[in-house]
Amino acid sequence: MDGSDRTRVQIFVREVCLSACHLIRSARWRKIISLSSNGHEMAPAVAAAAAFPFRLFSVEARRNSKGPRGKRSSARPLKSSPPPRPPSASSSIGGGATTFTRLPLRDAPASVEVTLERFPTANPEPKAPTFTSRNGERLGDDDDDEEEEDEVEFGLPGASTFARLPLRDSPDGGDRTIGQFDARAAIQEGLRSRAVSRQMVEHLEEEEEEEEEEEKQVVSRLDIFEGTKGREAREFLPGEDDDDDVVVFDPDYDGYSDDEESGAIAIEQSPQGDAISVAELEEVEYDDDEEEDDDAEVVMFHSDDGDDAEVVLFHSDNEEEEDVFEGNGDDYDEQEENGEAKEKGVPAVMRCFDTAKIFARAGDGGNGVVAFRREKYVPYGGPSGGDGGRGGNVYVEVDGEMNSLLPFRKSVHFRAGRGGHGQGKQQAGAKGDDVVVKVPPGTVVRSSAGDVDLLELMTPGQRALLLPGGRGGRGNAAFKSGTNKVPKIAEKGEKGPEMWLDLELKLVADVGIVGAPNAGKSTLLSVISAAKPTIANYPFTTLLPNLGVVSLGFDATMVVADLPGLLEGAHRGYGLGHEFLRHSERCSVLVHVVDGSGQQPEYEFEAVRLELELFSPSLIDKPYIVVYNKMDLPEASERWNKFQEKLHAQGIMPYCISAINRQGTHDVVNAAYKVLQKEKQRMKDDEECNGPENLNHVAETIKRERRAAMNEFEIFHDKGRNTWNVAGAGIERFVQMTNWQ
Ligand SMILES: Nc1nc2c(ncn2[C@@H]2O[C@H](COP(=O)(O)OP(=O)(O)OP(=O)(O)O)[C@@H](O)[C@H]2O)c(=O)[nH]1
Ligand SMILES: [Mg+2]
Repeated sequence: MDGSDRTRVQIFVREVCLSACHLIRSARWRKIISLSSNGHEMAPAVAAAAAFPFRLFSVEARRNSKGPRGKRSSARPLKSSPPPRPPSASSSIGGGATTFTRLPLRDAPASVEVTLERFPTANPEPKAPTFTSRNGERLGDDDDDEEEEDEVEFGLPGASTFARLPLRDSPDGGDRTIGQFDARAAIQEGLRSRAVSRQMVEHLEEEEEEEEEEEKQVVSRLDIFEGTKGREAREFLPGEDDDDDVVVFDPDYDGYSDDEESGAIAIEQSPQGDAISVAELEEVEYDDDEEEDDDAEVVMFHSDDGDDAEVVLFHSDNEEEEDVFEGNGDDYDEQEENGEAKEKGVPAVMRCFDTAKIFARAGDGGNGVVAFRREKYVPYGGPSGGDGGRGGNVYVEVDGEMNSLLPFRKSVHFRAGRGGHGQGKQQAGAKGDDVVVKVPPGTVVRSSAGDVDLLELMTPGQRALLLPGGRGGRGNAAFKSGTNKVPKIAEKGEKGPEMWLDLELKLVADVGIVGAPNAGKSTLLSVISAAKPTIANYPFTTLLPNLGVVSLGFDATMVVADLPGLLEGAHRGYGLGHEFLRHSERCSVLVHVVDGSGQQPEYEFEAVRLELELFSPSLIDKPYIVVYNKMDLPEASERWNKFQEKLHAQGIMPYCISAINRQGTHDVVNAAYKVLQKEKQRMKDDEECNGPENLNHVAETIKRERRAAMNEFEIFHDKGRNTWNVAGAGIERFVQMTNWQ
């Protein structure tokens, strides 16, 4: 292989993302060559990205107005290469962060500048560029390819590099290859390089197979360099010394050389003349599961003038990373809307998918049409335009098999189909397809806009019509009248209503055990049911509610939930309380566990009651029993009398138990069960009085609004713009459905 071609790398613009991913994933430049040449689809494969201490932190895409390739960047000397992004922009990304770039394919730019940068090191100032071979000779003058291939060290910590990538469909067409790290990389042009690249690919494909076998390697340093056999990475095992391989950069060297090594030099230098690519690695994982990692976030920026487009994909490895791009970003990350942002930083164990945000939209009605009957021997056949079909409805249905709102992380938008348009011969359009949003039992549906509770769906099979589809527009046949026998008007379909909805899953348990942290709630649940919650002598052992089934007899069972401990201020989000207080709303009966060994058990009890009340006044109205725990401890039994007296004064009969010894727990279970039965009976009576719950009330409200009379409107004057506004549901609907053309 000709040494002069060793610097040429094929990167198709469309595959920049993929290349970047592999660049970082594999820690071997050469992989880029092979993958992009193979024309793989772009994939945000970012596995093991953090292991590699280089990052591709931005792609700036600019339309190339210059056109022909004659003056393209690849022929430019290094010094005239575009300047790197200011360090300030990149330094905000913490170590371990990896950024990827995805180019917008539709408005693909004509050229792309890729910035590669090393992770911030202890010495962020770029060092004086140095670049020589290990023998002290300038690399460009060195004729011994074989030697260098093994020994040349590319760069210094803190250096950065650039690459200019031409557009695949750029006017200059032909050569899609580009020097990867600098303009000069592509000094040698033409078919020869492509042939070389192809060879490299073949060569590397072989090597890749070998590589797959090694799962994980620990190296202390990774040097990446070019050689006649393609790009190579040399790993230095911990302790391995390579001092004799120091390469010093000669700043006077201009890079224009017919020498075989010129390409290699170009690669090794950034526009500032910095050398690159000594990678300090703690641990490099070679993970070939490229499709697996989807954790990257995509942020897109499009400037108004359309000349600059910047699209950046973040690897979300590092929580501290910040936006480092400028741009007029209109797009935003939808996941953030879906509560994702909230969960950042929450330990995985606490991520229970019990809230979600979704968008629902009923289908628009189909348009009515203007048509006239035309038939032989039937002159003046009359209007025959059919009505549009009704838009699809949005239903919410309880699916007993679901137990979390996890599916709504992936699917956020629920749009019913639009009604078909009417047709001639008085044919009405088809109805739009309905959409059914399936939710687990215990889901509360709320409108995001007004934070209004819309629905509470408890039992499997319940189905509520949430958003009714828009009415189909009437065709001209419907407008026929004695005075207008040839109506040439038809209505447009009515727009389907839409709204953002907050879904919240509340635990469905009969009895909820509440109390301060470490009171012994989990212990109580563990002794009265078969549940095995974690019990430990520190606060907030329980992070997620635990459920247990307590059976008192053949068909007498109740579901008991052990909730995370409540702190003062829980209603404002202190401790874990806020996250889980809502679960206690779903319980019919509460069991307050009070830690008898605490300093002031009665104060503790009051504090928990107060938190419940502050969170939701409905909680305080629930029937409850009070359980004084840890009676086996002397300090608890000492305080019991005082506690009991205080509660008696309030008309409360507390129970004392020693959960750990199973003393008194049976009484507690019986008492809770009795209270529960009473409560259930009361709820049943309520339901009988009020009749079954009407679940379609949301849709009915919307329909009622739609029926608003046309003449119910308000007129007000906007002084600023000197306009008169007419506002009213009926008239707005009329305007929307009228075909003004
Ligand atoms: N001596 C004694 N210790 C008990 C009793 N009940 C619970 N404990 C101890 O109290 C500590 C806390 O118990 P947990 O059941 O984890 O308390 P919790 O209320 O669930 O605590 P969080 O989940 O952190 O809110 C554990 O070390 C238990 O062994 C009891 O009746 N007597
Ligand atoms: Mg617990």
